[in-house]
Amino acid sequence: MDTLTFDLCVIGAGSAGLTLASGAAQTGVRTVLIEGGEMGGDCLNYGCVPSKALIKAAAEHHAGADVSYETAMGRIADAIDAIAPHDSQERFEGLGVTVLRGWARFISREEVEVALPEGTRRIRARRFAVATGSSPAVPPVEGLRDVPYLTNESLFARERLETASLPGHLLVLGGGPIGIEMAQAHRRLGSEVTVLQAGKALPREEPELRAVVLAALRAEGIDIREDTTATRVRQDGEEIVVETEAGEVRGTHLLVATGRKPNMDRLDLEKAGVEVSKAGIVVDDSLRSVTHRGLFALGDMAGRGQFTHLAGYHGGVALRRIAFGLPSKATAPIPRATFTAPELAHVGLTEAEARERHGSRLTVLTLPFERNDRAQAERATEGLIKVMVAGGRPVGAGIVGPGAGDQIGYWQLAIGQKMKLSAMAGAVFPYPTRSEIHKSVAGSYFGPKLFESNLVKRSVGAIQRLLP
Ligand SMILES: Cc1cc2nc3c(=O)[nH]c(=O)nc-3n(C[C@H](O)[C@H](O)[C@H](O)COP(=O)(O)OP(=O)(O)OC[C@H]3O[C@@H](n4cnc5c(N)ncnc54)[C@H](O)[C@@H]3O)c2cc1C
Ligand SMILES: NC(=O)c1ccc[n+]([C@@H]2O[C@H](COP(=O)([O-])OP(=O)(O)OC[C@H]3O[C@@H](n4cnc5c(N)ncnc54)[C@H](O)[C@@H]3O)[C@@H](O)[C@H]2O)c1
Repeated sequence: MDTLTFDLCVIGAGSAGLTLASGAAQTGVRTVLIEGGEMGGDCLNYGCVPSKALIKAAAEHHAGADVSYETAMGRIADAIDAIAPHDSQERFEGLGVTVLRGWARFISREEVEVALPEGTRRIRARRFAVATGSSPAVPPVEGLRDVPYLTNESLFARERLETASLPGHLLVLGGGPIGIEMAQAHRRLGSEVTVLQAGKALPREEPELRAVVLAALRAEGIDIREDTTATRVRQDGEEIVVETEAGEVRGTHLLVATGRKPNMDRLDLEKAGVEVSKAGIVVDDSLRSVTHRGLFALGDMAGRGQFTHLAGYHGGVALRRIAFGLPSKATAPIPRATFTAPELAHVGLTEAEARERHGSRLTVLTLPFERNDRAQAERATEGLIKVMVAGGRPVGAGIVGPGAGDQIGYWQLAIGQKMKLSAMAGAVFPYPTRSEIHKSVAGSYFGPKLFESNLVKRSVGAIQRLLP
C-alpha cells in the first residue's frame, strides 16, 4: 500500500479544517486535507448557509412578498452553489493542498488510512488536526427511530430541496438555536409550528433577553411548550404524534434539534492514543490533545462551542503554532448570535456567571432600544442591551433586537482587548444609528458618578472660581 508523507494532515474540510489547510499550505507546510463528505462541511451544506437563506426567504414572505416554500428551497440550493466554489477541492488544490476524498481513520499515533475509490491510502504526518465537526444527537425517545423524522441534514438534503412542499404542522423537538430559528422560519412561511423543549427554550441566554425572543415568536403564532419532555413518538396515519407528560401533540413533520455529538465514530481515535470525552477530544487551550501533543482538535470536535466563527478561529490558532512554532492559545471571548427576529447575541459572561466570578464588584447595566433615536425613528424599539461590568471593564454583554448579531462585535473587541468601559463611553458613533446604544449604555455607568456626586459639584465650583 502507498504511504504518503506530509508535515500536516487535516481531517475534515469544514470551517476549521479549511482555514488551517489553506493557511498552512500557503505558508509552505506540506499539507493533506481529507474529507469524507461534502467540501465546506456542515455550515455550508446543512447548517448556517441553508438556515440563513431560509430565514431570509421567510422574512420576505412575512413582509408580504410572494415567496413560497418551494422558492425558499430553491434559494437555499442557489446560496450553497454560490459559495461552494470557495470551499471546493479545485480551489484548495490550487492553493497547494493535497485533497483526498474519503473517510479517514487512525491506525497509529502517526498514521491514518483513507479509503479512496482507487484503493486504500496510508498517510503519515508529523502533525494532525482533527476537524471532523458534529452530527445531530438523536435522543433515546421510545418510537422516535420508527417515524420519519427530520434533522438539519435531511431538512437541507439536496433531494429534499428539489422536492419538498410546506410542512402543514411542524413539530420541533428541542428549543435551542436550531429548533428556535427553524420554528420561526417555518411559521413565517405558513406552517403551524409547535416546539417541545425539555427545560427553558434558549437556555444559555439571559432570561430577560430570551423572554423578548420567545414573546415575539409566540406573537407570530408559534406554540412553544417549555419544561416539556417527549416521552414517546408514534405514527398515526399521516400524522406524527409526540407524547409528553402533559398530553400529546400531533403534526405532519417532526424536526429533531436536540443538540449535537462530535464526529468521532469513524476515526478509531484510541489507535492514536487520544483521550476523548462526550464533548470531543480533550484538549488544552492550545487545542492540542492532552495525550498526543502533535494532534490538534478544532471546531465542533474541540468541545468548546459549536460555531463557524469559532471553528475558523481555531484554525488560525493552530496555524500559528504549526507553521511558525509560536505559542498560541484559543482564549478569545467567542460571540454567539441566534438569527431569529429579533436577533439575540451575547459575548463573554452572563450575569449569573459574572456574579459568581466577580461578586459584589459586578455592576449590571441595561438600556432598552426605546432610548435609541434610530430605533424610535424606524418604530423598531423592541429589545435591549445588557452589559456586565467589573472593575471598570466590561466582562459580558448581551443584546436582543434587530441586528444584534452585527452589534455584538463591538463588545467582543472591548472584552477581548480588555478595554475599559470608558473607551466605549468616549467613542463616537454616527447619528442616528443603533450602534449609539453602546455609548449610551456605557455612559449610564459614568452618569451617576459624574452628575450625582457632591464631590464633583464642589470641585467644579472651585474650578469655576479659579478659571479666568
Ligand atoms: C442548522 C445549523 C445552523 C447553524 N447555524 C450557525 C450559524 O448561524 N452561525 C454559526 O456560527 N454556526 C452555526 N452552526 C454551527 C456550525 O455549522 C458549526 O459549528 C461548524 O460547521 C463547525 O465547523 P467544523 O469545521 O468544526 O466542522 P464541519 O463544518 O462539520 O466540518 C467537518 C467535516 O469533517 C468531515 N468528516 C467527519 N469525519 C470525517 C472522517 N473520519 N474523515 C474525513 N472527513 C470527515 C465531515 O464530512 C465534514 O465535512 C449551525 C449548525 C447547524 C446544524
Ligand atoms: N445562530 C447560530 O450561531 C447557531 C444556529 C444553530 C445552531 N448553532 C450551533 O449548533 C448547536 C446545536 O444546536 P441545537 O439547537 O441542536 O442544540 P442545543 O443543545 O443548543 O439545544 C437543544 C435543546 O434540546 C433540548 N432537548 C434535548 N432532548 C430533548 C427531548 N427529548 N425533548 C425536548 N427537548 C429536548 C435540550 O434541553 C436543549 O436545550 C448550538 O449549540 C449552536 O452552537 C448555532
